[in-house]
Amino acid sequence: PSTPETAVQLRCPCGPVTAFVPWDGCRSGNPVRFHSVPAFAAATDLAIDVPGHGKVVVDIGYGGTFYAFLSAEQLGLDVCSSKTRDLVNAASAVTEAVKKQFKLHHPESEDLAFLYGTILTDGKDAFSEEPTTNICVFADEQVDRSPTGSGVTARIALQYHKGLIQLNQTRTFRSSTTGSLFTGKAVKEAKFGDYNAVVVEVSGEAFYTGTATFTVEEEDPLKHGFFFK
Ligand SMILES: O=C(O)[C@H]1NCC[C@@H]1O
Repeated sequence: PSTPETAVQLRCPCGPVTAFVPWDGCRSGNPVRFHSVPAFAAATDLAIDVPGHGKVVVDIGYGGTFYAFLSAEQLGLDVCSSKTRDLVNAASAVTEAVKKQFKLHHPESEDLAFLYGTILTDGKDAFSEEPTTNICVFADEQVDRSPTGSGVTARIALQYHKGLIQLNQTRTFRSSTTGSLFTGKAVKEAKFGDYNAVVVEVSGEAFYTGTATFTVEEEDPLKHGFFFK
């Protein structure tokens, strides 16, 4: 490791992600930050018919994976005070509807061209020093405990695309589930396929929760891993 900060390269499903961890020679510190693959607005102001909820307007952003974004208010909910079950049900209905009504395209890999979830927001996309709150409902109705790294990345890309935030302007994002905070900022413009994209820096606190040791036994026939296609 190098001081005062060590770069850690992560191989993620979306591509390379670089995390930067403060390191004083003895201990790692906070905040940690990461740069993911270029993020972009895939669609804005898209009208979607959500069974049981009627017409809503969503944005679709990519921040290493695709999310639909809309204010919880459009679904008659409040991202801070509504029951989590209600937020999850409504977000999942949006995810299902968007999957049926909008075809996603990823510049490099059709395997990544799927909607991972829906992020309900407090609607506060215009720049402010105040945090904006969101809840991310992803995969099989899982709820993120954090403001969501890939979600904040995608949300900043959408805000940048809409002219609501400038390069290197920092916005704070709050998880409605735990209250935990991330900051995000677009640090540079980039191209991703045909998309005008941005590299986004997400920053937050990280803590060790465990260590793992991997062991390779000589007689293990799959010790080098395997590739299944
Ligand atoms: O923060 C993230 O990007 C991850 N957490 C939930 C959804 C993603 O997998």
